[in-house]
Amino acid sequence: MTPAARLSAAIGILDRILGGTPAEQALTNWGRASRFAGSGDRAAVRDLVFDALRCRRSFARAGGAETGRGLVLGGLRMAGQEVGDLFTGEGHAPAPPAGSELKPQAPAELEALDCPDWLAPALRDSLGADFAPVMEALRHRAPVFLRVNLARTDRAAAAAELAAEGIVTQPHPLAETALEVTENPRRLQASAAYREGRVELQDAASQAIVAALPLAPGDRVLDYCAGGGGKSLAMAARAPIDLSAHDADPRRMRDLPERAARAGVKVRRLAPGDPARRGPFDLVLADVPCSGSGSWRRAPEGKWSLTPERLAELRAIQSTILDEVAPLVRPGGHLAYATCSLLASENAGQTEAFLERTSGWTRVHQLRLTPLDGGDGFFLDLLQRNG
Ligand SMILES: C[S@@+](CC[C@H](N)C(=O)[O-])C[C@H]1O[C@@H](n2cnc3c(N)ncnc32)[C@H](O)[C@@H]1O
Repeated sequence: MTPAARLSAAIGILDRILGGTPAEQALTNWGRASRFAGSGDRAAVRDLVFDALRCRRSFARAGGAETGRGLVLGGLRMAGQEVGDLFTGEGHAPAPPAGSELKPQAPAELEALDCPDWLAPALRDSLGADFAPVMEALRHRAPVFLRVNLARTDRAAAAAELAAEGIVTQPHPLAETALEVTENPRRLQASAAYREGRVELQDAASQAIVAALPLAPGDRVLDYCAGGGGKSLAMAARAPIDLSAHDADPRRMRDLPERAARAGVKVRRLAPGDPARRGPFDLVLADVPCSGSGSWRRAPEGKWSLTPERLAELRAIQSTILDEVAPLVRPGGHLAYATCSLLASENAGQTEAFLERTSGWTRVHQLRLTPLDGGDGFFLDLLQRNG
């Protein structure tokens, strides 16, 4: 595909997303209908689409319209590229700009930061002086991070093994298991280190959260909101623990046995009604559902689809989960409350309200990470049940 034909493909996909189709589905549908597109074309089109979703407000302003064409046009203009060379209307190229597309306007502050108006006050309160730099960071692609499986190898050996396959990495300071992939991330899934479970894809801030948990050999641990099991696998690799994974939607854990086998660790899956769920546990991790605002670089649709009603619903779920898991922790044991949110109302606001309404708990550690630390935004409050 020519560069201009890739733009046309991205425009069509973005129009479908703006019409309500989820981004991954729109990309998959396009991929199936476009057998002529090679892997380089697919990767380039995907990047164009996700860049536009991250910067939807500013690109629309610079492109003169909130349409697939407007977003792609605005993205080119903001990157300082010559639009006339690509929007020619020849062959598979998009037609030349017309109407409002010819009159791009400078974005106002929140538009330039690609921040939804309604969320700006809460994000400003939560982030303080970091508000603008964090919002700016969320406009750019996230780095690719690996977690080195210390149960199988060490960071230097994993880096050397990957380098031999052309995948260049560097250690990341957020966690001693973290490698940032700086060259050839797309070769990763075919590499021996990945296929044989010596490295796993995982954001560096997620790894930092797991590194901050108290885990001793033999501890009984419950990952209450395990999802795909990213943090379960990281905990199991850190120490030989007795680990159970639970999720309100057990289908989310369906790949966990295969992933655990690949990593050489053991994780027991618990269905929501399983009596083993009652504990008591030395540690319960509640990595609760949240706005996902800390990971909007990876999942930018969430930035635009979040509503005040959905945020209120998520906060209600978060406080219910805190109340559900607290009795599962043994006296002297720990409850780790984690989100990938940047909003104080989902973070310390939740744990402070919990500590106010529940006696017998003490906060022993807190970790707040934003994309300025390199990985996703993450929050951890470690609470201890009084012995
Ligand atoms: C942020 S995700 C977990 C991500 C996962 N821990 C990881 O590291 O990959 C939150 C999970 O909580 C689950 N969930 C939602 N409501 C729940 C509830 N009331 N009880 C337990 N799990 C719940 C969701 O199904 C979702 O899988």
